[in-house]
Amino acid sequence: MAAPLGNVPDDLTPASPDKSPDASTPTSLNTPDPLDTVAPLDTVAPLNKPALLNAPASPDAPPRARAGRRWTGALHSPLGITAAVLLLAVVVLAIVAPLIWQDRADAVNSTAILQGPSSAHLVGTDLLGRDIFARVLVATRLSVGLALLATAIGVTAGLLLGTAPVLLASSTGHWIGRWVSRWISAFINIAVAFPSLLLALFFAVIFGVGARGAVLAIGFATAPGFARLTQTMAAGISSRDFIAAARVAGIGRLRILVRHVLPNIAEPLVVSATMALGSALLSFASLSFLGLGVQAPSYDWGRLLGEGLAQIYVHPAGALAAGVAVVLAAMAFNLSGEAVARAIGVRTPHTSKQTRNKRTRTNERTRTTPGLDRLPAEHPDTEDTNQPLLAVDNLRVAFPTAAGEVTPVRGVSLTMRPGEAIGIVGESGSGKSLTALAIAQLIERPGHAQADRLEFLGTDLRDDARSRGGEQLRAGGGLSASERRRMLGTSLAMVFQDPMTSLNPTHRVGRQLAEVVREHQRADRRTAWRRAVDRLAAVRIPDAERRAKQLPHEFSGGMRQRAMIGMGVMANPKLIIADEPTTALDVTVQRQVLQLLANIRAAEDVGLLFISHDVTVVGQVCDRVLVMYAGRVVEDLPTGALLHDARHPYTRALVAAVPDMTTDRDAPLAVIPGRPPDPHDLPAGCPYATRCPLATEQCRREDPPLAWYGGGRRVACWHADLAPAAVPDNRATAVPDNRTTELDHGSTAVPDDEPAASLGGER
Ligand SMILES: Nc1ncnc2c1ncn2[C@@H]1O[C@H](COP(=O)(O)OP(=O)(O)OP(=O)(O)O)[C@@H](O)[C@H]1O
Repeated sequence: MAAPLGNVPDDLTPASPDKSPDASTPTSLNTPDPLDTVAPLDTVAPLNKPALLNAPASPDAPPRARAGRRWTGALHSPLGITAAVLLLAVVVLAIVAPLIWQDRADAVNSTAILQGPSSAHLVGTDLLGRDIFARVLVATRLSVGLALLATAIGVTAGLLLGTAPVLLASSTGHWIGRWVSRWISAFINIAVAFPSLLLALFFAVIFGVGARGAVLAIGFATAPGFARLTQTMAAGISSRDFIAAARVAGIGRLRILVRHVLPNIAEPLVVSATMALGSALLSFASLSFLGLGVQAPSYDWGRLLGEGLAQIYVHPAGALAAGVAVVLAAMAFNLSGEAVARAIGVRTPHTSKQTRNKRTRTNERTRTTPGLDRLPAEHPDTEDTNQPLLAVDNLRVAFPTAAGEVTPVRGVSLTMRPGEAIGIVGESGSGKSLTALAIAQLIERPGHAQADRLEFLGTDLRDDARSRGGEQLRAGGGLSASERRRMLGTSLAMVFQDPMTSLNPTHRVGRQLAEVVREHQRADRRTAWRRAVDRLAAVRIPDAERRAKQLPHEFSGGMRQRAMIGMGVMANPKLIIADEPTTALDVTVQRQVLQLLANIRAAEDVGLLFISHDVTVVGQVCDRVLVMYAGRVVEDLPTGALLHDARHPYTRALVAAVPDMTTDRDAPLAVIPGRPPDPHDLPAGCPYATRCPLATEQCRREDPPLAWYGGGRRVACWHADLAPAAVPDNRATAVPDNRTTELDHGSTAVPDDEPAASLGGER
């Protein structure tokens, strides 16, 4: 049986607002610490809500109620009222005007030709004595209908063009996909350079004179602008951590687009579509006015404008009536777009039948459900204890530049055993994140990763392995691309730095967790949801059933990060890559997250690749530490040796630069002189030489290899023996390796009253 994930005492658990007894309890960790007396998590200032949530809403209100309030608020504003009245008028007229006034509009009266406004004819008559006002009203249906059709074509084409690069340009995609995507982007760039009316005229000539040609012309003229907007916003969203998390979870590109990207850009797209409708009305009027649109005997506002213009000096009201109609209808659509944008704010999660039935709150702690705990894992059998969990040899990550290529990761090698925790430390820009991203197959084009060996659970992850023939691939223990995706999705979890961007802001937290098992284990909705709630409880989210129905902004930062970890363990991973998971958190919450990761490791025997710039944090959770500098590993050592027995001058300087409780406060803080080299302009020899007190001519000439040193260490330094004397650490030797004192590693000493929430459940 898996050890329960119960090492975090209940008083560490952030209290939910409605659990008042917990709310007054100070947080505490397993060892006494002054930090233990800080306020509970939920007393921390609320985190940013999405800026467009206009109506104030109680955090506990169900999402549906909040959405309802936003719509009500938007509709009761002057903007909403004006938009609603105008839109209603346009819609009603489009439906009823031809039914009521068609005969009057078509009735020729040779005795009333070109009359001015009168009680019989409100805006006068035309050349055939027909009532202009009735004709304007009747023309509403055709004008609006054709504009709607053209907009629908434009929006659909724009969406397809705008999202195609997102779908096709993935680093994992085929070169044809990337090539097509580049051409589409180039086409959009050229097309948006032309005014849309000019494009419409151009297409009108191509498609021919008449209503059908005009609809197509305006539709295609609308598409590039819409495509550009979609492409820009989709690209922005695609770089967010929750998209990377979804990709790590193995969710397909189309599904990511539909479920994660489009909902997050829906609001500006809706506004833009309604604006496009207004523009289409004007464009249609223009084409018909020029004789390229609707042809006689049909008529729309553009044609009426054209007919009226000839008599504008005789009676201007007749010419202006159609113009006023165009302006009012365009205003109706534009204002409606604005009002809808305000009302939507953030797209409300749609409420499933299941959750509608479960709307009642429960404070009961979620129990693990037999059969839910361990859904069938997709990863290959890992019982072979000799097989490393992760084997990386000579990993390089490069990006093309104007001057050639830059290689920020230059030959990283590491081997991780199942259940091992390896930390990667180094200053900003040393290549830590890129190393992790390359392992998780998340390097985006035009960047590319190469390695002599990149194996996870015995599977070759390298790009060139993919392109090998099937037989060869299988012979090398390879999987097909989709098998590999599924294997990565279930066996590898990624936790990112910023918990705010790691979760999709438009989906309920529980739904996002459930998606992982829905995708990989084809679990039904109910099972997936129950497992999501179970995982949230396992990562100590209080009142998990209720919290699962909330949106990410309703969580505190620490809860969001724990929810991300919960998402990572939805599919029983074998490796968690945590890229600075605690940097954005305050120190108390940071310790909770570290404790949680330590517990998961112990309970599940999960490998952990922990990236941080903070050597002390890495020392608390890891067995081994890799120190990176300028894209290379310069030292690889056991955590126990980190504080006092590191052999690379850079590692020692990093440790010395972290003040602790024993640091002499009167002495100046230790700093590492100089700056890391620019990856675009690496010096010859050892890249640390310019900052190193031990640097010699040999260092400036030859880059030292990462060689075994003894004591289970690898060091890349010509003077490793001299480093301890040359770079003394500033820590009192009485301070023990705090790895075992600050975090309870793998202790299964769970308090008796701990609930039975566990990550693994029965095995
Ligand atoms: N897409 C990219 N294109 C070009 N260069 C990049 C790209 N991404 C990262 N780099 C460069 O690669 C180097 C290493 O970046 P990386 O993000 O791995 O550093 P890091 O050690 O994780 O730093 P930090 O701790 O600040 O996150 C940096 O110099 C960075 O500018």
